[in-house]
Amino acid sequence: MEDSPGAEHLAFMQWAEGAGIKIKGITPARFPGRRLGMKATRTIKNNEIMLTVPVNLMLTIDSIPSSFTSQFPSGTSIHGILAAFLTHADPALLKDVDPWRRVWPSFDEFEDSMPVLWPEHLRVSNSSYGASSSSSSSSSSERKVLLPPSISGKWNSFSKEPVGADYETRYQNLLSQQEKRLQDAWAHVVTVYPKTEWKSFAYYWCIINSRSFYYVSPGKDEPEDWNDAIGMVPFADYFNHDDDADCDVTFDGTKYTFRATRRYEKGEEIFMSYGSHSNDFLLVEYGFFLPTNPSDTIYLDDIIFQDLTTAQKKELAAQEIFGNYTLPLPLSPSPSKPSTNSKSPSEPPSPIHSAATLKYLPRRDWRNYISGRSTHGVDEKKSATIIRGWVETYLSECVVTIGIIEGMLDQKDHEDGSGEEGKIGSRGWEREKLRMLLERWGQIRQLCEGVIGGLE
Ligand SMILES: C[S@@+](CC[C@H](N)C(=O)[O-])C[C@H]1O[C@@H](n2cnc3c(N)ncnc32)[C@H](O)[C@@H]1O
Repeated sequence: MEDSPGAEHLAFMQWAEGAGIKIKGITPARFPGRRLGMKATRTIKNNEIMLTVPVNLMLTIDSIPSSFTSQFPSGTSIHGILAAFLTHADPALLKDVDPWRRVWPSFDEFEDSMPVLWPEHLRVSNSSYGASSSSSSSSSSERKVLLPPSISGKWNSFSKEPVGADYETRYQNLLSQQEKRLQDAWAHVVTVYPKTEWKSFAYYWCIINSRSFYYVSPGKDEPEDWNDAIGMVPFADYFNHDDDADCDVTFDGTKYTFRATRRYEKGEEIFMSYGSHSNDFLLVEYGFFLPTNPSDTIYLDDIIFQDLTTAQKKELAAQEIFGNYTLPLPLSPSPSKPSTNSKSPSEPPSPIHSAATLKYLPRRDWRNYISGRSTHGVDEKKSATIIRGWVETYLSECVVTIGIIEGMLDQKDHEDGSGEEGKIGSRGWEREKLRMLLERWGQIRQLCEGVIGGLE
């Protein structure tokens, strides 16, 4: 078979069907740039169920023996325990999932794609675990940042001021958040298994990070950390991500079901959605980003914070609109529909419009505005000018960083010597990563320019 996924994948599919997974009209197949994915083997009708996976085949915190889970100190993440299980469990137990494990990507594939495993100079960030931590040499502060600010938490064109208020965000400082999760899990696991090999643990941690589904133990509340609402679903982890995938995914407590929400022709790739994620989030969590992504956005938090007084930041925090300032798309002040007339009070403005109007409205008017009671004093032109200024700051960062990356690429082109091309860490590999980062920065520039054009 010309596009056969390979013997280990066919063996796993057989194992899956034998174990009770129902596979209808789909098969794993190779797709350039995405490794494996799910392909229609025939026409699939709208509404047809393509896959069901019973819960008893899932790898979750409930499916591993309590004699194993109970060894870990309280505070160990579920993610960490699952990774420890795959690293250390009795081989007899793991034998059950051997056909599944054989189809997973290799450590090299993670090292290639996941920024958390890249060489230090490519992953400069504000992580206290990484190369740019305060414990490392002073040169770290001069290091150029190549990853986008949502990922790195750093900027080349200005230095960040301390925020000056409690600030929690799921979508900023992505790399340092991820490193913290990985390092905390590691620290807990080595208290039980001191001889754990870092590479094996990090490998399984990445496997779980990139292949898990949403799962909360029956009868339990959602975990405090949403990253711990996870479980591995065999075979379903072949689905690649698209933002608006035509595949409905449900879990009813006994099985995961995947249903087509349009007709597919034979040979088409079937995607599912991992969630409405920005490209920066996808790059950190999954090691790829999409060429076209309706959920892509950037965050202006760092820029806005340095443009506000401490009192203004406190006011925003008190109103619970502190941070997560995504680009104003659509350009209207209200998050879902434009507020066309000031007589009929409308929905509250988007967070970014709330921050912009705070800069010029008297406090009382501003509070009325953000609660949707009145638009008295709101001057759309003034707001647009403020927001445009913020986006222009982001655009300057794009120009600076694109220049840095192009300079590095130029230098690489002039360095002589060859060999080891493509090998992780080699010049060829690094060139490929720099080009990939350049592509991401190009997307960010387009996002900024689109908004600036729309605000003119
Ligand atoms: C759940 S797995 C999907 C199956 C995976 N492609 C494989 O070969 O095993 C998630 C991983 O697939 C890759 N992936 C998913 N969606 C992708 C996409 N749209 N483009 C490129 N890679 C994608 C990423 O490496 C991601 O970490």
